[in-house]
Amino acid sequence: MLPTLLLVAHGSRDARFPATAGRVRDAVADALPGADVRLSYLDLNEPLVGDTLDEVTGDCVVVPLLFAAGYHQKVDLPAIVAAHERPGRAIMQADVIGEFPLASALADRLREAGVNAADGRTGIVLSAVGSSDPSADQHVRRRAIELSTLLNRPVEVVFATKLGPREHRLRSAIRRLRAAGAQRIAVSPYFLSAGLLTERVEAALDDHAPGSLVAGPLGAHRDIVDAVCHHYWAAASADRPTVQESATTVSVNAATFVARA
Ligand SMILES: C[C@@]1(CC(=O)O)c2cc3[nH]c(cc4nc(cc5[nH]c(cc(n2)[C@H]1CCC(=O)O)[C@@](C)(CC(=O)O)[C@@H]5CCC(=O)O)C(CC(=O)O)=C4CCC(=O)O)c(CCC(=O)O)c3CC(=O)O
Ligand SMILES: [Co+2]
Repeated sequence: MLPTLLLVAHGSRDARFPATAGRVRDAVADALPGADVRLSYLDLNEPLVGDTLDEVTGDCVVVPLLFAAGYHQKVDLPAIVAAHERPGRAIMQADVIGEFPLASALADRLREAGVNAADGRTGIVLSAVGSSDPSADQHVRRRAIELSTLLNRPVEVVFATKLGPREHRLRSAIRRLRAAGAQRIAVSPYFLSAGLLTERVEAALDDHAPGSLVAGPLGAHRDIVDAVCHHYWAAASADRPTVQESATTVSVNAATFVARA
């Protein structure tokens, strides 16, 4: 028996968030026939992670639909997982999906919004949530460097929870891009879904750089699905060696997955 795959998304008061997370779940379930794929939330939507862990009886791999290992991945989720450990079953918390290469998925979303590779006149702002954990913000800055390398143009980072007074961080990002020759600004949201925080960045952009392009969030991009599958197999195959039969199944499938990827 394959372990249950429990996706954990952040949650939002914005209805687009659970709708998007649901599409990700469906795409993952299509990619993993034979696995029980479920979706839960840390907050603000239902079911909550803890309630789903109460329902799941067998082994379970928890895959966080988060990009950076910040507070939620390091503190919040491990505490919930620990509170649900029972003798005879394993709950494995996988890496965040941001540990998988996602710069080209961001570039795809920009292309869909009308930014083409040859157009060097568009300056890119990578927007992300922002964390109290400096290593999470550092992760976002590394992603921006990858995107900048891929698109061969400068990429500035802004954090939605840290725009500053009168959004001065967004304004200085725009100023730097213009100084480097940008005639138009495009935002690349390093977000799973549209939500209150993407909205906040867009509202600020309307004030400070009207007419800018905004790419779609990553949502059910193929690379997000691949990231989930990859982390699921990695966590499942690091499982206890006592589950001999399922370990074999898992490694066969992992090989298949690698061959396909
Ligand atoms: C709007 C709001 C909720 C509301 O008030 O309704 C909201 C919404 C969302 N957060 C999301 C994700 C994350 N949020 C954090 C962290 C924090 N989030 C916080 C607040 C708020 N977050 C409210 C705004 C209050 C304000 O103005 O500041 C902080 C300040 C305090 C707190 O959470 O209490 C704390 C920062 C400091 C700290 O780290 O402590 C991390 C980072 C981490 O885990 O470390 C991630 C994972 C990022 C990743 O994936 O890496 C997503 C999903 C985004 C997506 O689509 O991907 C949404 C959905 C949406 O935007 O609607
Ligand atoms: Co938050």
